[in-house]
Amino acid sequence: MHMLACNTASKKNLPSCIFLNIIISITVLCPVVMSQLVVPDSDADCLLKFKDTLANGSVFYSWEPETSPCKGNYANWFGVLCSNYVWGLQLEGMGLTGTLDLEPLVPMKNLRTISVMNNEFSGPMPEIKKLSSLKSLYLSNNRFSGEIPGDAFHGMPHLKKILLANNAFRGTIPSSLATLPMLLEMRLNGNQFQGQIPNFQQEDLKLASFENNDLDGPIPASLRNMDPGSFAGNKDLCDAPLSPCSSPPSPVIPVDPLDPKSPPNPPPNEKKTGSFYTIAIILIVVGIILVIIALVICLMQTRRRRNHRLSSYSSAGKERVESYTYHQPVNKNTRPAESVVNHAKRGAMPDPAGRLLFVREDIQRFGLQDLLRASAEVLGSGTFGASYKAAISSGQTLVVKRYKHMNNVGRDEFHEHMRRLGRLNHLNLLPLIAYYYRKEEKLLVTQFMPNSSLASHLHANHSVDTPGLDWIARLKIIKGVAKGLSYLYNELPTLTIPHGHIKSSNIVLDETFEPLLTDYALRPVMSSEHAHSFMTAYKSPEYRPAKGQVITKKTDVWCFGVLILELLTGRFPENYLTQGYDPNMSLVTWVNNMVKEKKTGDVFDKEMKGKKNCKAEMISLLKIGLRCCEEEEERRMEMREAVEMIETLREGEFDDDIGSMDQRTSNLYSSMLVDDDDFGFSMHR
Ligand SMILES: Nc1ncnc2c1ncn2[C@@H]1O[C@H](COP(=O)(O)OP(=O)(O)OP(=O)(O)O)[C@@H](O)[C@H]1O
Repeated sequence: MHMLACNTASKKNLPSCIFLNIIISITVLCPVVMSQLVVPDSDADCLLKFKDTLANGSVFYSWEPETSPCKGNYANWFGVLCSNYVWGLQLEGMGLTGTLDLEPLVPMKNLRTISVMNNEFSGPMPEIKKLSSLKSLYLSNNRFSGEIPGDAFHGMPHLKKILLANNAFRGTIPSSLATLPMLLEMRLNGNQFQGQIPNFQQEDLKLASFENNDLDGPIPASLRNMDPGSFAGNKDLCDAPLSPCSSPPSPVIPVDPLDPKSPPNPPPNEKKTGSFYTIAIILIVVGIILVIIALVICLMQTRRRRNHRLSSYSSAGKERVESYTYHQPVNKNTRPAESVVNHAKRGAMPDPAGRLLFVREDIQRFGLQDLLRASAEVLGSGTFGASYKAAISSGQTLVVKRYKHMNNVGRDEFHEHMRRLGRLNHLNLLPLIAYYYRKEEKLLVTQFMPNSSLASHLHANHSVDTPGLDWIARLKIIKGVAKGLSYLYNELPTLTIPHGHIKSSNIVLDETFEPLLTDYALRPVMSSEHAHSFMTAYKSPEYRPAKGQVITKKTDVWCFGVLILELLTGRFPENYLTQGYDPNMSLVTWVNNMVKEKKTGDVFDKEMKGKKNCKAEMISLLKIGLRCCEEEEERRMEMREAVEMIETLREGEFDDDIGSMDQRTSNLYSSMLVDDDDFGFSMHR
């Protein structure tokens, strides 16, 4: 119509006519074109849609449309993992219920990890294969149920870790798992998977757990080097690493990941007639256990009623002190010489009306009042705040640490993180017992460890009564620390830095000199500025401005390496004190220089007794320490590798021949820094 208008226009008006036509065309066509263009959803849009699908998504109150999920590398929304963009979701232990629908997250092409462990999700396994960039998926400890389609993991080239443990999945193990090209770790334990294990083809598969399912048939050859415990508690699994199958095994059927309808493995075997007696025995045992449980519950209720009466008499109904099962009344006439409060600035006195929140069941309860009244001794004043030893009237000796800079997250998220820490359970982690929350300060309560810290043993003056740690004790300590770290790395895989504050004063020793890690996994709740200034992780080479000030899982490895060197040399690492990494002050530089100058023997702590016949193991540990302290992260060891190598160190007496050690371990120790020759002992003593 407009062109027609132009056709009739004079030649003089032609340019303005063309211009007019362009404008008109844009006006007419734009809405049509725009309506067909699909603008991709932003991370925030996707997450908000995802929140809407959750039955109790309202708990994510920080997820607000007018804010953004990330502030640079830090999360602005709770549970979001950021690196300028959202790369992960860590929604663990939040009491989330209902079904899990991951469809809204499909447009998030940078999403690498999703963890919803320790929730109450139910219903079928969420559809995940459209999330093709995913590297790890953690669904353990929920109530997911039903069969997983054979092709559930098809087309996921990057998936490395998949944790489905302790749900109620049944049917056969999905065949597409067996063909994931990058799979490193898979946990299927604690479900009701049936039938045969498919033929896993991944050569790099490091950890696979199948225990406590209903699996049967021969274990595929590709899994025969796995720990036998990984297959325990199944109906009828056989062949290596378990005992051989009695009858010739039916062949493991090859997998067809593209066929969702026909799972590759045959249905489970029919129940054997001979199992009648087994069932009868199980029923009797279950009956006995039920009777015992009922008796214990009765006993506990009686004691609770009695103690409740006692506690209400003692509190005189004035102060709100939590009533505790085993609370013993405090003698109010005895005024303790010093108390936790007296030691602290009075203005910062905890609100006695507040409550101590316990995160463990297996601990005798006490109240904040008990702590406030207890005679207390200052253990030290660290970078986070002061620690007090408090002996309460029930006989328990506790450590209360005051933290003033723990405001990285809001109240709910803080509580959730504390509960997560409370669930950790390992011989080499000092368990968090309880905590107290106030916006301005937090108290964390742990048990007192009688043998003080590794730092005090390495650096305090020694006497005849308290000689320096000998080699065997140091080896035991570093092995325990390694185990504790390995556990933290397994249990908190989504934390950027699972420990974050590894140093010798954060390793305390029990009566048998078993080490226990303290101050772990606090980075998520620690105020960023304070963390940057004071946590050891932030003093590593990669946190130099020139290196981009990044923190990664390998940063913990660096700190662990420094700890190993500190333990072997007895020298205090200046980096614990100075802010940022200063190579000139660094213990790492000193050790490296000594090794280069072929003075390796002079590196080891002169106060360390029991070195005789242990040189080979000491040198091996020194090498591990140096490889954990490689400046370049790419060359630095993985935590898992360091832990595995430390486990191979022997505690007994050995052959003193360094050459034989080098042969034995040459495949393990391929340090780029030093030749084995450089480790020739030059101790002249
Ligand atoms: N549960 C515990 N049992 C025995 N000693 C402890 C316990 N917790 C802490 N300590 C010791 O108390 C002292 C003070 O500890 P605190 O954690 O306050 O400071 P730090 O470890 O020196 O520094 P930071 O605050 O940076 O962690 C340290 O020597 C520490 O080893």
